[in-house]
Amino acid sequence: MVFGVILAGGIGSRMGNVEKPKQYLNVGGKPIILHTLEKFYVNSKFEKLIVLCPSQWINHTKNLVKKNFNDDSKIVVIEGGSTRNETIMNSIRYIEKEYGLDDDTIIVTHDSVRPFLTYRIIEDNIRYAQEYGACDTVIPASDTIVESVGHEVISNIPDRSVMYQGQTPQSFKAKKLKELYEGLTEEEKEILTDACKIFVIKGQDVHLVEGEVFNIKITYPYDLRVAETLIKGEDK
Ligand SMILES: Nc1ccn([C@@H]2O[C@H](COP(=O)(O)OP(=O)(O)OP(=O)(O)O)[C@@H](O)[C@H]2O)c(=O)n1
Ligand SMILES: O=P(O)(O)OC[C@@H](O)[C@@H](O)[C@@H](O)CO
Repeated sequence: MVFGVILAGGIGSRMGNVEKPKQYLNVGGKPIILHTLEKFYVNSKFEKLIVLCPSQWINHTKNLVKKNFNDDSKIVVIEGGSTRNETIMNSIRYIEKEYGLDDDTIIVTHDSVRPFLTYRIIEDNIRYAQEYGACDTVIPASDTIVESVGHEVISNIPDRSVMYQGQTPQSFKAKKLKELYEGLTEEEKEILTDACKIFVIKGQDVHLVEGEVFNIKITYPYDLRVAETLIKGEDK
C-alpha cells in the first residue's frame, strides 16, 4: 500500500507573528495546505492521504477537507508530533494500527508548505521508494555551499558539483524507516532536519529524485510573495 503523508504539524515560527501556522495562510486565495493536498488527491496510487497537524488545528483542517474534496474519505487528519520526524512516526503508527506494516508499505512524506510539487515528482517518489526503499527529492545546488563550524569564518567550501539542495517529498519503505529511527540515540535524533538522514546515519542508500527549482518551501514572509507569482504561472 502507498500512503501520502502531508507534514503540517509545525507552527511556522520563521513566518513571524501570524495568527495561524503558515500552512493555513492563503496563497492565490486558498490555504497553502489545500494547494498541496490537491496535488496528492489527484493521484490514484494513494490508499490514503494522512494529514498531520497541531492538535488545536485538527478540527479546522477536517473542515477544510470536508468543504474542498468530494471524496473526503481518502483523507484522514491526525495529530502531528513534537518534531518533524515524530510527526512522520505518528503517521507510521497510524498506518500500523489501521492497515498493518509490511515490506510493501510506502510513505511519501511531504512538507505541507511545498505546494508546487508536480505529478511527475510524486510518481518518481513512489517508484523509487518501491524499487530502492528510500529516496529524496533534490535539485543541484545553484549557490556555492559554504560551511562555517564556528559561524565566523569559513571552515569548508564543498565541491559544488556534488552538492544538492534537499526538497520533499522524501519517500520510504515505512517499516525500514521505523526500524532505523528506533535505533537512533537521542543525540542523533536532535541533529536531524529531515528524514533521509536517518537512513544515511545508518549507512543505507537513499536514491535521488529530480526535483524542481519551483518546488519551494514557504518558510519566510518573502516566500509568500514568490508563491503568489508561482500560483499565477500554475493557473495558465
Ligand atoms: N513538529 C513538526 C514540525 C514541522 N512539521 C512540518 O514540516 C514542514 C517543514 O518544516 P518547516 O518549514 O520548518 O515548518 P515549521 O516547523 O512550521 O516552521 P518553523 O521552523 O519556521 O517554525 C512543514 O510543513 C511543517 O508543518 C511537522 O509536520 N511537524
Ligand atoms: O523543518 P525545516 O523547514 O526546518 O526543514 C525541512 C527541510 O529539511 C525539508 O523541507 C527538506 O529540505 C529536507 O531535505
